[in-house]
Amino acid sequence: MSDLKKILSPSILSADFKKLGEELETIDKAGAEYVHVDVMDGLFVKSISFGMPVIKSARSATDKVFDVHLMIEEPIRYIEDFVKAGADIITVHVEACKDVVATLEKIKECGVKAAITLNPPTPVSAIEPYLDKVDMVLVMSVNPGFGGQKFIPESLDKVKEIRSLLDAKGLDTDIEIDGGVNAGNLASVLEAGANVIVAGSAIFSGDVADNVKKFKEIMGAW
Ligand SMILES: O=C(CO)[C@H](O)[C@H](O)COP(=O)(O)O
Ligand SMILES: [Co+2]
Repeated sequence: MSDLKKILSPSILSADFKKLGEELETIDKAGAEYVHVDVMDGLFVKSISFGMPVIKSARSATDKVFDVHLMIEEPIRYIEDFVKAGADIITVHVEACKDVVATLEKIKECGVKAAITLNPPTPVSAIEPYLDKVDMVLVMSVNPGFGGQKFIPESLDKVKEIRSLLDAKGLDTDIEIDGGVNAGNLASVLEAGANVIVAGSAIFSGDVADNVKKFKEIMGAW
């Protein structure tokens, strides 16, 4: 298991938006290191979620790292806007970029971390050319577009494959996993080599602080 820092990134897609500020303070105080922000455009994925205004107002509630997951067509068009709104990491889908290198370079030019992600049907070979250009790789363990879906177990093989590719290249790049992660499958995700954990419905249901602490406890054992 890589000795990379284990990081929890709760996805606010499943938060109670009537009290988003409170929810952010809760996950902040309970020890989450990142806030995962799922931006959906209704084109690349069926759903439309939220954009810059929500990020701007959420930014005032916490200074945790904003881990922005762009599920949008041709994201290069909006990188500057999301950086201005408060993004610290911007993840783009390899399937959504006409020019992946130009998009990743644009993110880095704007002074924030760049990450690439791939959908469950997309092979690892699709992102291999970009591994040395990113600060993080996000492995989708659900088909993007909705929170609360079931974890796709084959994603673990993808995490292992990417981790060994990174090791072979001497890169200690973070691997983030996103979709259907819960306290029950978390250990298998960590064992496969993911070190940044996105969880939405498993965190923002029931007692949020307790859920964060439970995840942190399991992550602390790795
Ligand atoms: O990118 C996403 C969906 O496209 C979400 O980040 C992901 O689904 C997290 O929510 P959950 O933990 O409930 O699956
Ligand atoms: Co996401």
